[in-house]
Amino acid sequence: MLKRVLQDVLSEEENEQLISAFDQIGDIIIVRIPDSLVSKKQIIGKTLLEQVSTANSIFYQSSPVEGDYRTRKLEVIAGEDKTQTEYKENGCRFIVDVEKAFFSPRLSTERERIAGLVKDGEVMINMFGGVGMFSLLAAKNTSCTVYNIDLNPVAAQLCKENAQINKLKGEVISLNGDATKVINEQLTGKADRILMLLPERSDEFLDSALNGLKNNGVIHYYSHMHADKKQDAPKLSEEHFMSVNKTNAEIITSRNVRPVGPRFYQTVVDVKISKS
Ligand SMILES: C[S@@+](CC[C@H](N)C(=O)[O-])C[C@H]1O[C@@H](n2cnc3c(N)ncnc32)[C@H](O)[C@@H]1O
Repeated sequence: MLKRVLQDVLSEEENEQLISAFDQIGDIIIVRIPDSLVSKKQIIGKTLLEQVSTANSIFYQSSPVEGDYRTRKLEVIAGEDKTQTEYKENGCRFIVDVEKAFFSPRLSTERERIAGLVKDGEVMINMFGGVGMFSLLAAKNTSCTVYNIDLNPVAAQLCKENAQINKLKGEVISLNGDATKVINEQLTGKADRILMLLPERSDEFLDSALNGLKNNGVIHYYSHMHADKKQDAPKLSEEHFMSVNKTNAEIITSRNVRPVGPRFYQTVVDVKISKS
């Protein structure tokens, strides 16, 4: 849709280069612009602002998602220079700050899948929970308890606020700190289910996840996998999990979550761990 808006100011070839380069989050649009088109960023911004009635701010993403907090640098190219907005998904409202805390609208299918798996009475630890997207959606209609841990104080504060502004059947408890430390100090052996959505570093945190898990609990183990064929990535991620796992693990399922580069996929393996 946003591509069509730009057809009067960019050539067809230039417009092609912007494929999947847009995200609209509330009233903010973020555009990733290839080097060849950076000189046109102002006109791209101005056109998007004029043509998209629901947008108040247009940002150019000037860095990849990076650092411990998985955030990105943004430069305003049109409209208001504010990075906080409200985003709605599946009946929940989220205050997000698109520059100061990780947020991706592209994980909504995975969020819905996880919310559908959580059962009444469950305890879930969301080790890298960000502003609470997965946690709140899981607790929206299920009377579970979710510990949403994040190292980034801005993400933890927004999660706390998000838990307050939504009517939830369950409970979301926001904890600011390193996941390993928080689990060791407060949550050892507490969880029926653990989410590990820091795909670049899952191997490093697997022991901490196991420490937080009850016997027969489930881990959702996210990875980034290279694969020539998309359909091979889930199987490769299962093999990868089994190569780092030292426990009695039963793989329940695996799937592609989203593409993250050419022949590069974010995957998830759901695995049940027996501690006996
Ligand atoms: C890829 S983001 C996922 C956020 C969230 N699950 C979501 O989908 O919106 C990873 C998050 O892990 C947090 N993080 C990084 N290192 C961490 C650590 N050692 N302990 C806890 N959180 C950490 C980052 O601040 C970031 O918010």
